[in-house]
Amino acid sequence: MIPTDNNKTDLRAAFSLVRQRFEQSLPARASAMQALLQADETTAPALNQLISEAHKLAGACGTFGFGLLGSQAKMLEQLARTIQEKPASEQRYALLSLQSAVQDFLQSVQEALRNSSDASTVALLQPRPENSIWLLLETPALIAELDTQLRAFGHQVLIFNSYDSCLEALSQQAPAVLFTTIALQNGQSLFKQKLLLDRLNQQQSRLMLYSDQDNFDLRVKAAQHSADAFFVSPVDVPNMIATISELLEQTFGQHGRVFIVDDDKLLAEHYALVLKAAGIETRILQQVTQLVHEILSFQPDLVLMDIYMPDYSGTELAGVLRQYQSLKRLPIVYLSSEANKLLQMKAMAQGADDFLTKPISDNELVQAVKARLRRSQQIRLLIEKDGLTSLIKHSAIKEAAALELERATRFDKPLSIVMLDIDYFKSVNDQYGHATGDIVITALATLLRKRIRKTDKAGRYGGEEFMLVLPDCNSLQARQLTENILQSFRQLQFSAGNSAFSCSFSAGVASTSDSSYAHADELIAAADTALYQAKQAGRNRVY
Ligand SMILES: Nc1nc2c(ncn2[C@@H]2O[C@H](COP(=O)(O)OP(=O)(O)OP(=O)(O)O)[C@@H](O)[C@H]2O)c(=O)[nH]1
Repeated sequence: MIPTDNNKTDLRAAFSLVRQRFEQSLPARASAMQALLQADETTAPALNQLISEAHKLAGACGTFGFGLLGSQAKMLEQLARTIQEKPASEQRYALLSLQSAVQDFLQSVQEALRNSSDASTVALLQPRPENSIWLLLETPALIAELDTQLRAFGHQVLIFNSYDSCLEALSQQAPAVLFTTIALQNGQSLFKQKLLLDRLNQQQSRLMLYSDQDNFDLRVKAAQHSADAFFVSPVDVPNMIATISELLEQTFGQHGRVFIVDDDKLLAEHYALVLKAAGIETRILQQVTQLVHEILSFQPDLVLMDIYMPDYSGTELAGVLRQYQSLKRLPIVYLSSEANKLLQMKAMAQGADDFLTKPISDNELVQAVKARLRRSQQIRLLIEKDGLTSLIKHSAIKEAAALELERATRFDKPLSIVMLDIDYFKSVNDQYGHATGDIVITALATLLRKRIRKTDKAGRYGGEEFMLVLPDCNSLQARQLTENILQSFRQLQFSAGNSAFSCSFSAGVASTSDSSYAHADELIAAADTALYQAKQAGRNRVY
């Protein structure tokens, strides 16, 4: 969720609090390093502990705006590592220089705290309704059709007739998607509207373009402004609606969920706040032995993982996650102050996808995480999504059912599966043609996507057969939801030539709230049997 004015204040206060706690912890952390060196004989474990603490400070100080302290801590770490590699007979003298470097660090900490000012670098965004779509088009028939269809799918639509009026509205609020023509009849070009394009970009609104012409130059310009779609007239309205729905989903996804694993709690809290301010949901690992449990319950899109932690290393934890079938494809990004490229590559070879180096500025962190979220979504889309409907494909929805059954059993929550099949679909194809049949399939897919919760899954199981996976939902609730979707689907009017028609579907529900199922296949088979019974009983109903 994008922060509203109220929770913006809360977020700022939370940022300040974490920073204050970090500042307060600094003198004690520096003194603890000093204490490690004060015994007559500095032992190998003490040196190790000092290296680990200096390493953590090197990563954290920069993040909280103490860049110089961060560099100093990095030097301490390097110096201690050099000493560690020396034979014992040569360590004594070198330790004196480490002692004095730690003493300098302590003094620098005190000086830095005297001059500290709390300046958060995170830009907090304006609130924005996630289903708002602005249309800036000049073809009345297209505007009317898009307006009706988008509203039927529950979107808020605002219509503009000039770039100026759109820019003015942007000073109040931004849309989730702007669908705009790239050239107006009065000769104005969208690509000259710098202020408008900058504001949209700042607010992370998605841009869909409409053009009378198609040429390479225009497409390059569209790409320069990160347009998400480029439609050339005449347009296929259902396809356009499906693209808009998909974009809105991706906007949600782009915000995504990030799971943070870092033994430095204050740093982890700071990252969480930075990402939250950018609309990304986060959770910090509470108990390392519960890693898999916590990840399965949060369902992150990405894991940010520290590498050097006291009990287990990041690479070991990544290895554990990769042992679970359902977590094999979860992107893991290491976030570590390890600057050695060779060690970074070695760590990556052990099950991670990317490497970010600490200290990282707030903005860099947000940009890097967003880019990786977007990329992993795009890949998932290519692998899992059906081309016509953009719902997930047969194998992916079956995988989702298996994962959710695993989760439901673990957390003792109900899970329902719904199988739906459009009634007499063969005769729709026969009477109105295959292309019209495709429009009906796309419309039902869009409806399913709109009506389910973020944690639910909808898939295209076969030609005109769909499957819903509904976690934390009993059979009664699943039946009610499917009834409501059926009612809306029946009300959709399709046109083919001069005739209009509507369709219905039959559905079967199976739920762990009614019987226990050991395997997802059994649950799917039960839903399939219920669907068959609904067809037998006359169709247009939910069983
Ligand atoms: N247009 C279109 N048709 C498809 C697609 N996939 C499957 N079909 C058609 O969907 C029809 C399914 O017909 P049937 O399985 O006989 O069932 P039905 O006519 O829907 O009748 P009931 O399910 O018994 O109500 C077949 O004619 C398939 O060719 C698709 O992607 N697009």
